[in-house]
Amino acid sequence: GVKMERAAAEVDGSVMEGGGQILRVSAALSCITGSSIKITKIRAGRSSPGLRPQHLVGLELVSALCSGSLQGGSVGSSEVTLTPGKIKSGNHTADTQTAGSVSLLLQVALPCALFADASSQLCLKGGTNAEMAPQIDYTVKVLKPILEKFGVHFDCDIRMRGYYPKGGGEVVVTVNPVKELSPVTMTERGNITKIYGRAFVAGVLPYKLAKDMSAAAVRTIRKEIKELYINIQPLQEKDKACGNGNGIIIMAESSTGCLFAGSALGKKGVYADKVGIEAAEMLLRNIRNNGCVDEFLQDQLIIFMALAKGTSRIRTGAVTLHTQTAIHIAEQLTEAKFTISKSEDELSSSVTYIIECHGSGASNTHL
Ligand SMILES: Nc1ncnc2c1ncn2[C@@H]1O[C@H](COP(=O)(O)OP(=O)(O)OP(=O)(O)O)[C@@H](O)[C@H]1O
Repeated sequence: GVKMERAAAEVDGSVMEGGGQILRVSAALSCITGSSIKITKIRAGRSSPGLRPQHLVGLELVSALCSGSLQGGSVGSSEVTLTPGKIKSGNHTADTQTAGSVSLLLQVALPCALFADASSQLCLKGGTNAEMAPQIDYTVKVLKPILEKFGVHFDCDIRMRGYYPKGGGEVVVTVNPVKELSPVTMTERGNITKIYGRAFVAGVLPYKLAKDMSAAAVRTIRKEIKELYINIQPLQEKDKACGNGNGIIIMAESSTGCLFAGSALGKKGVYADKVGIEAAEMLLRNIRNNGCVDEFLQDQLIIFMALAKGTSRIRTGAVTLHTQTAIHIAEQLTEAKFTISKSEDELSSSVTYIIECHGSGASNTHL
């Protein structure tokens, strides 16, 4: 007989932020909920609309992870349909072929692999420290410890670093499945107790750049935070790096276990000092806003809040458009309900927000 397919839920890829993140959140949720989705007007908000190679590779990875089928998946495409099947554990490989970010491949694949019947090894190739994406060090040092609060456990082996424009990086991520995710509360900022980081050069670039980025970042942070020892290690990447690159990431820890970061990458014609200052200012801005997460972690946690069983609460600074977009998609594709409330603290005259989520309580039927 003819199998009647339920009509795919339609996701408008042009809403709000209108970028690649809509694809990742909706594809991962389709995979986990087992419901087909059709994404239209892909990246209509961007100057080069449609699927870029790295987005396509991410969608293909998810489709492979869930034994699904992907229709309309070609570079430039403005519409795709994903029909998911059973989530498969084991080995999966994805290669952006460029400096397209491995962290963003993980962003779409990780939630899916959590709902497999056994552990997964994801071999992800591309840029490890790329623009407009989390540096892999962010994923390991900031995202990973916070995700552990949700019950998410993964291991990331950085085999090779890769930078713009060549890419060539490789990470192998081992993901353990979960029965369900726990809700998380992060509402107490506490005091900043530790600031540390790394400033790197790779390839033909001189070590002095690493030292200059580090020194400029330390000077910038010192102006505002005087009482802490700041250790930003200058590093020369040797064998485990492909091509030329330089950059910096600085992390801050609070007494209550919050983590924040500021980061930047070198570009042709930009002084190392400026790269260091940019990262330091990003970190300071995120510390000053008195939230429990930085401006990037905010949007990256939304899908986990939406899947968790129970109520999560996270204090943030200004809610980003990326976060609002992820919430919009999560509410469309799951039973999760989010509310954002403003909280004014008269003493510090700072305004923060609490993002509260009654999660959908996704349960792994394979465990
Ligand atoms: N400096 C940074 N540190 C940590 N995370 C970052 C940083 N910059 C960007 N991100 C994260 O990377 C993701 C970028 O998503 P976004 O949709 O903007 O990019 P994209 O997939 O490259 O698509 P598009 O090309 O359409 O913008 C977000 O989750 C954001 O939080």
